[in-house]
Amino acid sequence: MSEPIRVGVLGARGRMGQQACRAVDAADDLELVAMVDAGDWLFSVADAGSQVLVDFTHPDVVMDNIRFAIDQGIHAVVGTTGFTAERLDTVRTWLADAPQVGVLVAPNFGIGAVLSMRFAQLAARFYDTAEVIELHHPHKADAPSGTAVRTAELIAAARREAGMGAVPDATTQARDGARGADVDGVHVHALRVAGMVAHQEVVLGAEGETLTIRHDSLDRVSFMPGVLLGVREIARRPGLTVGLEALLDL
Ligand SMILES: NC(=O)C1=CN([C@@H]2O[C@H](COP(=O)(O)OP(=O)(O)OC[C@H]3O[C@@H](n4cnc5c(N)ncnc54)[C@H](O)[C@@H]3O)[C@@H](O)[C@H]2O)C=CC1
Ligand SMILES: O=C(O)C1=N[C@H](C(=O)O)C[C@H](O)C1
Repeated sequence: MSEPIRVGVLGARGRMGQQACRAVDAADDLELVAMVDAGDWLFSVADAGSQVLVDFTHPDVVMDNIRFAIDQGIHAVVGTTGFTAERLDTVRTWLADAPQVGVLVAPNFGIGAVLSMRFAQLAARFYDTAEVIELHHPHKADAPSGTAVRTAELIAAARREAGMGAVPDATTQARDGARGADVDGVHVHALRVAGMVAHQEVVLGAEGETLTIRHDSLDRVSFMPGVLLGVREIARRPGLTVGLEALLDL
């Protein structure tokens, strides 16, 4: 058997980081060599000889962490949200100077969530209207969720490719926020509900019918097969990969 892949986890004491540490530790082909959280010495990831860094931290710090990984020649599997087109371009620029390094940025590592985004993308051109509702635990820092933003962007792109115009909406009077956030012309609504983990509905509508695509992560273990797939694959994918779907051949 070949040597195990040496993995460092950033955000190791957080909700996702703890799960990621457990999952890496339990995998025979991976070795957990560094667990780093806020206030810890970041360079211990490099000192421990990490080949892949897993990041579940916070949108405010994730760019610094990616920069660090690239500078150290460590591949990165990033689940932290808050990515914009500008941020992704910045990562591409950094990677241009380290062509051997791979960075995977995935707003959602849940297989079902990735499939549901793909289903929404496929369905979008057949429906006049499409809105996204995401529901999460109340400790979540960002809204709308990274998954919801990506879903809305995929729907908007599919509508554009199909030559569809703006989503019809006759609302002229609304209280602030009543129609949610506008992401590329698609309305996205964020609920924060105690007891929930991570859930999303895409509601599409046409004359006489609606289609609802719903996914529920009931436990954070649901994200781990995707995280481990990313860890195992990233060294074979130099440059920036966005979305787990690229590794699932969807
Ligand atoms: N891509 C995916 O499938 C998923 C992504 N997420 C995203 O992952 C991120 C973290 O989510 P949670 O684990 O729920 O948050 P959390 O708040 O439970 O954990 C974040 C951890 O990062 C630590 N941290 C903050 N700054 C740090 C730094 N500079 N270096 C190292 N550690 C640092 C915090 O102390 C905390 O322990 C969020 O952006 C969330 O949206 C969450 C679930 C699934
Ligand atoms: O913070 C979370 O919990 C989650 N964050 C990701 C997101 O913002 O899309 C993925 C999943 O929804 C859980």
